[in-house]
Amino acid sequence: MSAELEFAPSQLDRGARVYVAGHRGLVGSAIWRKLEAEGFTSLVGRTSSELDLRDRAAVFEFFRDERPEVVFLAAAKVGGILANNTYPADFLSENLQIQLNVMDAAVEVGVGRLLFLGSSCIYPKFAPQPIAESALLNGALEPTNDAYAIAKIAGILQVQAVRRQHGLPWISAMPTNLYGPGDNFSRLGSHVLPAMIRRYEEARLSGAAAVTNWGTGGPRREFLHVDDVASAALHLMEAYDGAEHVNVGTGTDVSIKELAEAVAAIVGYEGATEWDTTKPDGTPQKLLDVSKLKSTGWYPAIELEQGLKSTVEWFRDNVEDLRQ
Ligand SMILES: NC(=O)C1=CN([C@@H]2O[C@H](COP(=O)(O)OP(=O)(O)OC[C@H]3O[C@@H](n4cnc5c(N)ncnc54)[C@H](OP(=O)(O)O)[C@@H]3O)[C@@H](O)[C@H]2O)C=CC1
Ligand SMILES: C[C@H]1O[C@H](OP(=O)(O)OP(=O)(O)OC[C@H]2O[C@@H](n3cnc4c(=O)[nH]c(N)nc43)[C@H](O)[C@@H]2O)[C@@H](O)[C@@H](O)C1=O
Repeated sequence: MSAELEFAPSQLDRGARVYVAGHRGLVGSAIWRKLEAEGFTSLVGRTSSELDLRDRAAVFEFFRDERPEVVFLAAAKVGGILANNTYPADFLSENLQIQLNVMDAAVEVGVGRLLFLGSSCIYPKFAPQPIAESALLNGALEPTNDAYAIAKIAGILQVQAVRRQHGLPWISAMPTNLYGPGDNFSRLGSHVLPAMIRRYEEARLSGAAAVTNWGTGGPRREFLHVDDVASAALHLMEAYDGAEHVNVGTGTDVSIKELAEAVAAIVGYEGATEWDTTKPDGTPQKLLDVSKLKSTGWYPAIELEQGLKSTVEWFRDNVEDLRQ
């Protein structure tokens, strides 16, 4: 019998040394908040300036010194459709380096539980909807994010290889498009939801007659609040042990046009919306099949409208020094 079949997922020890890689990012900071709220007492985090995860020697030294027992791997080079399309070499190379270094060092010190976070962009561009985990590698990728997707697919394979070769019960989760407090609200590098919050809020404040979003507005996306993904991440670490990755989403999607209408209404912008069709649409639809996640007993708690309202409030209260 393989070691992985002997592992029974169970509640993590609240005193375990837990390393959250990327603990200041959108997802990592939400995981950190969740772990603190759940009573974890020995959390470890490093900013990228304290520990550049592309620096292999430094990563090994960190793991040898800190000896984490649990790792949430939420550090990555992340961006929206334009950033992915413009800098594919960086997205491929930096993500491969970060993943390889963290997971290789985690093998060396025998990290008992590790969660690797990928993204729903790993699936084929024209995958049947909703997209089941089994759709992986069954078709060509969306060209605007193929480099990032290949790096994330390599991460899934690394987790599976470590399970087979070393018997460590590591797992992978593939979240859908995420949003919430702490997001990247930059004009060119961000995902659609923070981009729209910023754009409609600026238009409301300046009294602009129209705002212009990217693409046709036709693509459909599924949005999950980051506090929900943090809750799912801890849940999976305590309830799931399998080689196959697990989709994390809501099971509901909206068109980008519908999203724009919702953001404009919540922000209170009453002008017109136009579409710049010279910008890419990307994948026509990304809606995850979340039946596997639900079978483990986890469901999202934050409705999109509620999450949008609180994120707009967070933006108004917190974002002054916007990343350009
Ligand atoms: N945002 C989304 O919509 C989605 C995200 N995901 C996944 O969630 C994970 C986290 O994404 P998200 O939180 O949105 O991204 P963010 O950009 O908000 O955060 C990324 C984090 O990674 C850290 N990081 C990046 N490069 C390095 C490096 N070279 N060395 C050390 N740390 C580094 C950053 O550290 P610092 O702040 O210190 O610079 C930052 O904290 C990723 O794996 C992503 O694929 C999956 C689906 C959707
Ligand atoms: C999470 C995911 O994120 C990326 O993929 P994406 O799902 O296409 O995400 P996006 O949020 O950037 O765009 C969604 C849709 O929205 C439209 N859109 C309109 N106006 C703006 C806008 O102003 N900014 C952006 N970014 N998009 C806009 C845009 O044209 C597209 O049709 C990948 O990098 C991929 O790597 C990945 O993992």
